[in-house]
Amino acid sequence: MSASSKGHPVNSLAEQLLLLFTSWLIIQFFWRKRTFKSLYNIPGPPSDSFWSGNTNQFFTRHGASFQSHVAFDYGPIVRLHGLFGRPMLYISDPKALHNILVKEEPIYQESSLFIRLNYLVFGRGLLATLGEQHRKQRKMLNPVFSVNHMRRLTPIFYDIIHKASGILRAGMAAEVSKGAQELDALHWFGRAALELIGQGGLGYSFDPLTEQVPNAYGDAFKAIGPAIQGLNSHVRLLHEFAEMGPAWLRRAVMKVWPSKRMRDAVKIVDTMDMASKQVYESKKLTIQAGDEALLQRIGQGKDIMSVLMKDNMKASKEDRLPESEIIGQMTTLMFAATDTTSNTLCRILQLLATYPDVQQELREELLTAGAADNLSYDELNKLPFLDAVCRETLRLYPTITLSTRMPIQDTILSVGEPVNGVDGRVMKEITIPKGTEIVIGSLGCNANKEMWGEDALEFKPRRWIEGLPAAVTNAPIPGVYSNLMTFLGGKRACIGFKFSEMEMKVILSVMLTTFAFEPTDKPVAWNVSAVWYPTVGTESNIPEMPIKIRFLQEVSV
Ligand code: HEM
Repeated sequence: MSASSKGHPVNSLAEQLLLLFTSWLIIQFFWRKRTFKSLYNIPGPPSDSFWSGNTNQFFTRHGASFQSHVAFDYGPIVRLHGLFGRPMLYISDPKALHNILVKEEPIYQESSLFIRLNYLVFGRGLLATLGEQHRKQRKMLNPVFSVNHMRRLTPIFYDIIHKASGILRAGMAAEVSKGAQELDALHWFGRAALELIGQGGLGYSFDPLTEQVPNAYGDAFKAIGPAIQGLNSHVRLLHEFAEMGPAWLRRAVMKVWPSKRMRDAVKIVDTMDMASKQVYESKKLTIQAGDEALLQRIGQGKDIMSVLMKDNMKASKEDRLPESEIIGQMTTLMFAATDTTSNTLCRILQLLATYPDVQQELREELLTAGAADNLSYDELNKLPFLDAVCRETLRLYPTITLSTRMPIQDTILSVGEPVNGVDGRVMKEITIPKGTEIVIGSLGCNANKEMWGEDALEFKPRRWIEGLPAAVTNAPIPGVYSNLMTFLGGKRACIGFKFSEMEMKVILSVMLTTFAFEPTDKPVAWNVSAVWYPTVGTESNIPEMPIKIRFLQEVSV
């Protein structure tokens, strides 16, 4: 039996643990108050809970409206409460974002949780490396994402999209008398996006797009996002041990981890890894057999990985990437390319169905340009309204809103628009303590009224044709893609944004010259996740996006 400082008996282990935990919390509370003192003067929403702060409002699946509230109601620098009241920042000020992602990028790094989790799931690809190793990988990969390479990939994209639209046409022809028919756009775009990155990225076919054929590799990529979602607390605990002991021991621990969800995730990761290795080995043999052999393969050796592997073989010793990192890139690319683009396409289709005048204007532009006969990459890129519809959707609905950075040292961040402190002080710079989690405010930067005008929150593709406000064009927005933060900016910006843009444009050009789209009565809800996804209603766990579709001949063009 032990005694507390006041002399009352503390008679059980549970009570002792509680005492210890309470003391730890009190120490943490005062330590945080002192360490993060500089951040408490920044305005932001009140904490929702002592334990979880605002995290259960912001990072939750149902966080869409809270994220908008944070993005638009407190100014461009917002203080949030993290776990146990630890302050976090949401930053959408363009100058501050430029400092974080470009000018002072070495200070503001991806969190170790992000890097370790990505390493465990995808291997040592771009999403799991930092500093020099990341720079070396980007240098090797940049050329295969160039415009020239995209031009070479465009015909492969058309083949795939025509196949997908062909099955839709055949399916609908059987029931054409019923008029507009409902289909799950996410299912179709998901299949198409996987096949596009499969053939264009890996030179590998997942899906013949004729009938539903099971493919464990493809299924693993579709399953990994939802599998990781919901493992947040396990992942935070595991990441503490991610580099402890030999790899075989960590693997053995994961296999007996007391959570079925976690064990399922491990199986999915194993499937992705094994299949990536197989694709890699077979590609290596083909490359060694010479160009003639490559020509016989899917994608005729034009796919990203074939080109990368050939370049890597020719590269100098310092620049060459080890095999494990090439395999890591394959898994990373497959993941990064699939849901991002298909979910954005669903958003575009939903908007086109909601705004029939925009849909019609886009269709007219496509038909006039001859899109029914496969426009080239350059021809597609010259269509102003197609471009405007894509940009406007990406502006209002960035599909990734949980990207964070963390300073590795105490630092001072200068901001464009001074921050009005809670105590009335005006701040032109903010002292940010080491380890402060910073959410990159893509939505806030893409759509705040001070920069974009009073109609900032309206879907108006024409704004891109009529000219953006000077407040936008003069702002130092660091986005890699046209004044937008959707693909981020700086050294870790999305490497695949041109691939994604082309994919969207090819799909829209084929779909809109064949079909017309209308909304359904079903309530489509958009859920926050690593990549936002649609469901029917807010409670369903099934990602889907019902939409009504009819043959174009039935509607007047
Ligand atoms: C609408 C579609 C897409 C959006 C909105 C998007 C957005 C993003 C964002 C925001 C990041 C930065 C993540 C972070 O650091 O927290 C990123 C990184 C990345 N994206 Fe995309 N992406 C899209 C499509 C694609 C496609 C099609 C590919 C590949 C073909 C791709 C490959 C990658 C890769 C490899 C990275 C990691 C880059 C690095 O760390 O150097 N993405 N993407």
